[in-house]
Formats: sequence, structure tokens, C-alpha cells
Amino acid sequence: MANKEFTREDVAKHNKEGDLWIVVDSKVFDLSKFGLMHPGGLSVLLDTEIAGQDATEAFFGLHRYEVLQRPQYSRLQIGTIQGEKQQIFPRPVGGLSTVPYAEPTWLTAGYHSPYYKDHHRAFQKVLRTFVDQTLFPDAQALQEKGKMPSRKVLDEFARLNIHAMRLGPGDHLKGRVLMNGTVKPEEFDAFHELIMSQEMSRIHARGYHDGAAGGTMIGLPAVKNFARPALREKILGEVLDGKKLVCLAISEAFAGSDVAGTRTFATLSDDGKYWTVTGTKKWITNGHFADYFVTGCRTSKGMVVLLIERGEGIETKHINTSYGPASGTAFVTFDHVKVPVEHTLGPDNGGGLVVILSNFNHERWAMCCSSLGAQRIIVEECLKWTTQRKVFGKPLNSQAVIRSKLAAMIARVESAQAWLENVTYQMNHMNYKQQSALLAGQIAFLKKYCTETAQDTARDAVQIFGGRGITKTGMGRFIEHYHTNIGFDAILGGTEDVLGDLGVRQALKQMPKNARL
Ligand code: HEM
Repeated sequence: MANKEFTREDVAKHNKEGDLWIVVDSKVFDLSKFGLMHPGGLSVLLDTEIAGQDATEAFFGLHRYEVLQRPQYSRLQIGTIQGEKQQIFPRPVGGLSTVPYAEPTWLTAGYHSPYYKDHHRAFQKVLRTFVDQTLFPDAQALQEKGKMPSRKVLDEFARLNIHAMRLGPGDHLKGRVLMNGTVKPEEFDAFHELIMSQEMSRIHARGYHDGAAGGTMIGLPAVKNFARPALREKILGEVLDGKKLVCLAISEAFAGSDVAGTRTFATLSDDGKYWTVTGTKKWITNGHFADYFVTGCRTSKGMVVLLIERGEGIETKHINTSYGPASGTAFVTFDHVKVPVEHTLGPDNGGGLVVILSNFNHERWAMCCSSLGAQRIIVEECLKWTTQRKVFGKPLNSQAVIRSKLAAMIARVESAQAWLENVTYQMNHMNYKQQSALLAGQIAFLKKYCTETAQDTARDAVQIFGGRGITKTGMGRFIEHYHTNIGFDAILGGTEDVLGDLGVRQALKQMPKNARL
């Protein structure tokens, strides 16, 4: 009887154990039976300022809106207050947030951007809806269980061509229907990809996020750009259509950023028909469930990159990282694995480093997009929390020290987004060679900046949320997750120090010989 109307006087009569009503945002709830099961206890509900009263402020100081949306709690609503209307609404499915700085300026009413066209806006809308309706619920259900994305989600990735779009613009998109036709393959550019990464980072599930074919995003480009035509066609077809998953197997316990120190060895057979691969790889995202391993190996002549199909001689074991098993992060063992020489990606004469390095810019740039997308939602969480949380009778944001933290957070996310959009614009106007020459340093610095700002924001957010920021359930659960997982972005694709150094070395190479103070 949720449509029944009551007066506040009616509600006030139900103010004791066993006969307990409250009002939250004009909705009347009968907590008579629920009171004893209430996770926050019965006694708090029997307080004279709560029982039979309007408990809106107390409720939103202690619960996320989603509590009211859970079926087991929404059915406690028995009606509404006569003549009053609901004032508090969650962001509509697929909609934009109206909280300041919760969206980048190009999605904020009243602002302008030179970068985004109507098809970018349409694309964002469809993606936001997909994320809200399909990805977020799957991620929330499976992240904690440590499970990879469901088959249903991976099938949707294939149907909407998300795998294909995550490789960026290019001929691999030709003939594919992108996001139900929202954008034409020839229109698809780096801004669409930026939008996709940022929308998909809204799920508050870092391990699951990488479990959602993150390995394909970083592993498949080597196949796309360096495989022999027949192999390229076969593997791209299988993977982009969602039948198979790829991972990138480069890092080892022995070698991380110093790729040349790899100790996985490939030996060519005397007849030159196959390689024999022996060695181990560590921290391989999606490695636990991948079908193909794009593997960096040492040969007597230097590096070679091989596409290795899961089979005899390959073993994968979960590595228990702090972001949980949903990402399928694995320790991979190759024990005398035979690989046809046709599976060599790029040069077979020791020049394979170029294959490994070739996708680093794209991978790091994509990480900037997703890292910033996630950072922005943390700013939104903090703005909401500091407004709804009352301390000493006033909102938390009435404290100057809190406003100062918010100022720093907002400035960080806005500046990083502006830089990211600039770099993305350059990507749209440069060929691969120009990007390698001019953007490697920019992207290295940008990633370093994004992950440093992310960690600063994570720390500030925990301070703002207090105990809730380190609690896995309730109000601060997204902050806890962000704070616990943020270290990943700062490591994957190159640590901050390595990237900073790379950027400076690139700049020093370009120093004019005749420059003097
Ligand atoms: C429709 C009414 C209510 C429902 C369905 C409800 C439900 C819940 C749930 C599910 C939790 C667990 C934490 C979470 O998931 O967020 C919780 C915790 C709590 N609730 Fe309620 N609640 C209601 C009303 C209230 C009211 C009016 C108060 C006012 C004092 C209150 C005080 C608390 C407290 C103190 C906690 C513990 C919070 C914490 O650990 O940080 N609840 N409630």
C-alpha cells in the first residue's frame, strides 16, 4: 500500500517498539518488524527524534541512497506524507550527475568544448546506460566474490564491439556495428575511446575492471600490428567476436620495466619451424583465463614476441593481489612449449623489443583515461558526503579544512582532464610515428600525474570519510575500494619514477644544442 497517504500526526502515533514508523524524504516506512533486524540496531530507531518522526537527515547521514532501493527495504514503505513530494533522487540510469565537478566540463551544462561532437555525446549516453544497467551490477556482484565478468557481459562486449573499440581507431573497426550504430567506424576517434574508458571506470571494482578483457586491450595490439596476415585475421576475428581472450605476458619476477632482462627463453628448432619456450611470467592480467599469451621471450639474438596458445606445457596460477582475483592476474609457467614460427609477432631476428614498446603509449594513455574517470567519482562522493554529513550541527563542508581538501581534489581532477584532452587531440592529429616521437614523454608524465593525483585524492577522501573510508560496506565503501586499489594504476604500465624519467630523457634528447641561459 505504498501509495497510501498519511499526515505527520498519523506517523507520530507509531513511535514505539513493535509499532514503529518513520518518514524519509516524504516516504513513510513501517519499521515495526524490521527494527529488530536493523543492522544499526533497534535502539537508534527508538530515539525520540527518530521514532514517529521525519528521519531524513539522520538517514542520509548514515546510509547510501541505494539502501532505499534494495527490494527488501523498499517494501517497508507503506505510503507517503500527504501533500509532500520526494526531494532526493538518485542519478537517473544513463543520466549525468548534477553535482559540480562530478562530470568533466564537456558534460556539464553551460560549458563548451572544442573537442566533442554530437556523435561523441550520443556515444557517451549509450555507454553510460550500458555501464549503469549491465556493467555496474555485474561488477558489484562479482568483484567481492573474486570472479571474472559474467559470460553475459563478455557477450555484450562482443556484440557492442567494445573489444574492438578498445584497440582504438583503425581498420579493425571496418564493417563492425559500434555501440548499436551510435558511431560509424570511420568516425571513431581517440575521444570515443577516452569516453569509453572513462565510462567503464565508473564501476567501483578495480579488479573486475581489469578482468573485463583488460588483457585483450593491452595484448591484442601486438597481434593487430605485427602478426602475419592469416594469423592476424584468425585471432582478431576470434577475440573481437568474444570467443577467445588474450593477455600480454611480458613482466617476470626477474624483469619488470627492464624488459630486456627477460628470462623466458625461446629457442628455434633446427628446421626453423617452431620455437621452444621455457620460463615464467608474473602479474599477467587475465592470464588465469586467457586463451592466448602475447609473450616476450629472449633468444640468442635478442627479444622475440610470440603468440602462444594455451595448451600443453602451460600452467597458470592465481596471484593474490590486493585488488582480488577478479582480474585473473596470474603466474604463468611455460615448460618446453612448442610454438609455430608463424606465431612470431614482428621481427624474428632479435628485434622484438619494438613490438613490446609499440603499444606502451596507447596502454598508458588508456590508463590515464580510466584512472581519471574513477578519480572524478571520488570527488563526487566527497562533495555529496561532506554536504549530507552533519558534524557539530553543521554540514561537514562548513569546516575550512574540509573545503581545502575538496579544493585540492577538484583542481587535480580538472587539470589532469584538461591535459588528457589535449593529448587525446594530438593523438587524433598524429600518425603512429609522430605519436611515438612527440607523445611518449607527454603520456608518461600524464600517467605519472594522474596516478599521483589519484593517490593524493584517495588519501584525502579517507580523511574526509574517516572510519567509513576504511570500511568495506556502507557509506564509504567506494572510498575504501578506491583507496585500497589505487596503487595498481601507479604500477601497471610503468611506475611513476620510471615514467617520469622516461619523459625527462625524451625531453633531454630534444634539447637544442645551442640553447643557453
Ligand atoms: C528505512 C529505514 C532504514 C533502513 C532500511 C535501514 C537499513 C540499514 C542498513 C541496511 C544498514 C547497514 C549499512 C548499510 O548498508 O548502509 C543500516 C545501518 C545503520 N542504520 Fe539504518 N536503516 C533505516 C533507518 C535508520 C534510521 C532512521 C537511523 C537513525 C538513527 C538508522 C541508523 C543506522 C545506523 C546507526 C547504522 C549503522 C551505520 C554504520 O555502521 O555506519 N537507520 N541501516
